[in-house]
Amino acid sequence: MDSMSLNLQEQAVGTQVKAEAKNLNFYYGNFHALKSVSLPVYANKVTALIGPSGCGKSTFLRCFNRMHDLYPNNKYEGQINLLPDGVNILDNNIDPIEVRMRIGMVFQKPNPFPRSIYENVAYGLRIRGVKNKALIDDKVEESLRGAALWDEVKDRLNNMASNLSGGQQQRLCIARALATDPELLLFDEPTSALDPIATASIEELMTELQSRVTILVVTHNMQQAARVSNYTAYMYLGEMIEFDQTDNIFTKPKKKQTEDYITGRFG
Ligand SMILES: Nc1ncnc2c1ncn2[C@@H]1O[C@H](COP(=O)(O)OP(=O)(O)OP(=O)(O)O)[C@@H](O)[C@H]1O
Repeated sequence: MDSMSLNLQEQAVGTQVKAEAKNLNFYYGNFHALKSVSLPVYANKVTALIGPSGCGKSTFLRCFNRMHDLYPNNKYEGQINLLPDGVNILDNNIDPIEVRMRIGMVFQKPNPFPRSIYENVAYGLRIRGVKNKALIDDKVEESLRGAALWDEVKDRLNNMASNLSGGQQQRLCIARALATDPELLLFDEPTSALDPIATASIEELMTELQSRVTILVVTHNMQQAARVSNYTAYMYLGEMIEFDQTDNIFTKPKKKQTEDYITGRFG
């Protein structure tokens, strides 16, 4: 057994795994973008994916909500198991829409729908067929509170979402994702379009959200990974090079490749 799998096993003791990628390969047509990637995602923790541009971070993240299904030449092999039920979300029998209710995604650029603040948050519930207005009202409030946005918008829920600032729009997208009670939240460089103050509020929110949801975040920013994550995975050329507790990755990485990257000697 290599040192990485041993390390993963040691850490798994006493820590619940929410999801696990097992020997995941992914192809864009003939291009082999992910090469036998395995990774545990620990429950109620933040796991950061880091690595140089083009190493496959976003490709990997997008496998978790079956976003690649939208293009016919894309192909997955291997498994992403959601625990504790152990369902492989890449299985052909699994409905990608249901996967997206259980695994929410927040993108680099805030992308609210051209609708009201209220309707943005209610969207997933309506797709699920929820009709009870009182129940939707409660869930909208709970989700906006969860995304630290309620106080700023409670008096203008019917205003268009596009009137909010960039940072508020990103928190609205987080509220929209929270409304269906996801088990896992995926963040793809969630602060790269935001100013430092809005960035700080999203980072703080990620830390707060840990108590209710598991988070997997792609970031270009190593300081951000060090600030917000409990675990960090370093990827390079479609492979998982090293995974460990964030402190270990940044202070005593086991692989020279990781060390070169985090110390800025890479490339
Ligand atoms: N739709 C696509 N079709 C073909 N190749 C793609 C497609 N999207 C990404 N790739 C390739 O897959 C590899 C991984 O890309 P990906 O966007 O996952 O990397 P990344 O680590 O997220 O990069 P960045 O940090 O620059 O966003 C790259 O070589 C990229 O060119």
